[in-house]
Amino acid sequence: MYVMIINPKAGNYKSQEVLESFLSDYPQYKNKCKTFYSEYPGHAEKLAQQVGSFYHQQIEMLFIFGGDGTLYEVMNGIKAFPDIPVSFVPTGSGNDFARGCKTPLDAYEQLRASLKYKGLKPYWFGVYQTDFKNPSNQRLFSTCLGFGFDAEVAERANRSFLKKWFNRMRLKSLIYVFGLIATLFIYRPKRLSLNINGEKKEFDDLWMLTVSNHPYFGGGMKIAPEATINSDEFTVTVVQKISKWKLLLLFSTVFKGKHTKLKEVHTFKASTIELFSSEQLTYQADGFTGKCYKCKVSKESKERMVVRN
Ligand SMILES: Nc1ncnc2c1ncn2[C@@H]1O[C@H](COP(=O)(O)OP(=O)(O)OP(=O)(O)O)[C@@H](O)[C@H]1O
Repeated sequence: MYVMIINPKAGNYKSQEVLESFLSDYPQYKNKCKTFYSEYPGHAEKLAQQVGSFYHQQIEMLFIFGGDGTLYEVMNGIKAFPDIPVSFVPTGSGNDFARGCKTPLDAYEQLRASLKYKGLKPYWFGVYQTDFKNPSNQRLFSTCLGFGFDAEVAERANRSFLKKWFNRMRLKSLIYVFGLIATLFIYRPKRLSLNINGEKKEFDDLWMLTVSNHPYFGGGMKIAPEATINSDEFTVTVVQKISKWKLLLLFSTVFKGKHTKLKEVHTFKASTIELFSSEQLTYQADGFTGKCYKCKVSKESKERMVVRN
């Protein structure tokens, strides 16, 4: 059985069109597919939890129609079911997971190729925990976990009253430009203590720190150009002691991954990271934002099978 969890509103309402056109071209799949539609933010996670509990032994492949936000919700919904194979059908606006996995950015093509060739390979999701006392508070992330500037940009963009308007005008990326400029004026650099693979390090005048599972974040920005999909190491990118104008330059070079040449940008590999801050810190996981004072990050111990190259 193929299960499809579909965000009908992702990427300007593309999901339904893709599914209908696929099933009309390949009607032999109609009876093998069970479809579930998310109705509000957070619903895809609940649907995935229910689907996992009822059907996990019968699922040949779980198709996730949406963007990175929908993927984040569904993966957290099936956290307890690592054996469910997953295909991400990129109908969102950013679709960084598809870029990182080098799968088609064309949703129809990804759906067709996944059903025809399967192409399942292991993928190691990241796990983060902001409340150390409560292990059930662990969450998965697929692409990137970011602290500081990028997280504040995402938070400002997500809660802006202009978001709906920009989305309606199909100008979603402009809301992030708005968030970036507003944050540039307001942001105060942070001081963080890190425990990296057991070794302590202090970072001051910190603008952002990202923990990457593959090169992309924020809709095609190559924040960690050297990151590879692997079982035990993240690529960590730190931006420190940088002027506001140079930070703008960074955001214009990051699409090609050239920002790592700037002296204010450092990268390193790490398998476990613990992060502490004396002031409340904004973070973003695959675009979802939250607040914390500390965070533990590691790779999920068991790999999951996903369609990727
Ligand atoms: N029926 C719905 N109505 C409104 N929002 C929804 C619905 N279903 C899911 N959502 C929310 O839509 C948001 C955006 O989805 P998603 O991130 O998948 O698409 P996107 O923003 O177009 O793509 P990307 O994240 O790749 O840029 C998610 O936060 C999700 O919670």
